[in-house]
Amino acid sequence: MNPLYSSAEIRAIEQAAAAALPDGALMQRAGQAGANAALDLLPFSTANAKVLVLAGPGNNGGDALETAAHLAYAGAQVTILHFPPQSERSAERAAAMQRAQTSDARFADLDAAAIAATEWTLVVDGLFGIGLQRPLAGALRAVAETVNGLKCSVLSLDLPSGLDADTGAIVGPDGVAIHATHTVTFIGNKPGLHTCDGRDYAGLVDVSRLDIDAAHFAPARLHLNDVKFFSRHLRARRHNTHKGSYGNVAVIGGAQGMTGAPLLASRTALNSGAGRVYTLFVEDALPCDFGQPELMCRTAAGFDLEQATLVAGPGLGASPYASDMLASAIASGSALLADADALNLLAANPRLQTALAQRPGGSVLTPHPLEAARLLGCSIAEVQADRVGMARKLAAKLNAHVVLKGSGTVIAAPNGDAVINTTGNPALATAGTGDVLSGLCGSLMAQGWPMWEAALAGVWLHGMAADVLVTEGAGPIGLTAGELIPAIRVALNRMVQHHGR
Ligand SMILES: NC(=O)C1=CN([C@@H]2O[C@H](COP(=O)(O)OP(=O)(O)OC[C@H]3O[C@@H](n4cnc5c(N)ncnc54)[C@H](O)[C@@H]3O)[C@@H](O)[C@H]2O)[C@@H](O)CC1
Ligand SMILES: [K+]
Repeated sequence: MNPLYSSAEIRAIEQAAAAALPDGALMQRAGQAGANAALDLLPFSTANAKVLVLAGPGNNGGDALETAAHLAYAGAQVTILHFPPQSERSAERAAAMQRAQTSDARFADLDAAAIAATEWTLVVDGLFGIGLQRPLAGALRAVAETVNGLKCSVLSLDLPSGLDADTGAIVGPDGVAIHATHTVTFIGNKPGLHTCDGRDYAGLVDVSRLDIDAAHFAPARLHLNDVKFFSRHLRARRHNTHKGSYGNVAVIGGAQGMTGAPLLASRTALNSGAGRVYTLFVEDALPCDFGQPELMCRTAAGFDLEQATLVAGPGLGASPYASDMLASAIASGSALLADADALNLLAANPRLQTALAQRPGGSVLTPHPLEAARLLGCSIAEVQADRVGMARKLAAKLNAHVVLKGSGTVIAAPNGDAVINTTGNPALATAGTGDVLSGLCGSLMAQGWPMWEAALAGVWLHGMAADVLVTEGAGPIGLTAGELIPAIRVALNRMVQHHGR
């Protein structure tokens, strides 16, 4: 189910597979897969296609040379810009070079201006794959920047050159990466294509396993999110039920000037199926949410925290009373999700962290990178440089299911299992969308979903709602968090219709 492999795991699979195959078989298969992916992007009359193939100094360059030879045999006008290895390379790369040299592909020493002056149909990027060790510099950087200015399709082999396969960060400092429209990745899918800068740079990702025997693939601890991971909790509703059957949610927040945040979370919880929703205010309570009068607005003081799933944090503020409320929520026996200001209060108070980590049932945390950085005592840049690793670290540290938000949201469990989400788009980069996510996950938990599945389904639905709204033209520019709520309701009901029992 959508496994993702680190580059170390890919190399181990490759070594085991290569041992049982003739020399160069995997590079030849990669070249064939690269050519097939390229042909899909070329017009039917291949002879009119001008293809620029960038071949780097390592085995990724070998894949590119194989691809170039296939495309030339298929009749395309192929130009190869070759960056020769600094030292002796593998026999398979030498064989790929020979095949390219004996094909009709033309080797040319093009500079940036010459590349920009030609109208290419397609660029094939085989500069670097999983062996990239430092930022692109000099002529390589100039080529990447020029290619990024072209209008044509760009197919990256294995991964966009310049990107870290494990983290999705552009290798820096001050690095550049090829901005691909398509990526065909070899042996197994890679986390770096799906989080951090990966989603922007990889384009459409296709996986070619190079016909490697399934026995060589060890079980993965990291996957792409998939409805299959949580679909068994999508249950059709029974007639003979009532509001008590679908759980209570209490959102704890609403300091002065921040009443919108708990209302967004509460409205989402209600519209995604929770039976009763309480909005608890740490300062003066609103008499009612006139836009959603079904919500029960109360002051937090005196509320019995044992009677609801708790969503603590939206607009909670940083007062000592807010901190006391969070401590009570942590001490309660109720399921707990902590977001926003609750995460900042936690970051500032090691005792609260210890209490959270000792909760018998654990908890769910939904930090954005800055909140995660505060909790981990590091910088945002350090979080973004290894989103999966940092989400896992935080999950282990606080014994919590961590939802690290951002492009390619990472969901990590305390045991190290992790998932990267595939839905969502930049429309979500606006105020209040985090409150909507926390209310949604809390609502699913109140309806009996385990925390892990509630987090997976929550981020999936939240992103899907944004994707649908953008398709309809309501974003990405100017979408508001509140608009997500009815779209989430539709997406959830559709999923229950398709998958529910
Ligand atoms: N090992 C495998 O699993 C397989 C690898 N294949 C391809 O081979 C790739 C990995 O090959 P390599 O390990 O040779 O790695 P790469 O081809 O990614 O590049 C490594 C080479 O580039 C140099 N280098 C790294 N960063 C540089 C920079 N910024 N500027 C200049 N030179 C730099 C290194 O010194 C080394 O010579 C994969 O991504 C894939 O495309 C495929 O042929 C199929 C099998
Ligand atoms: K590449």
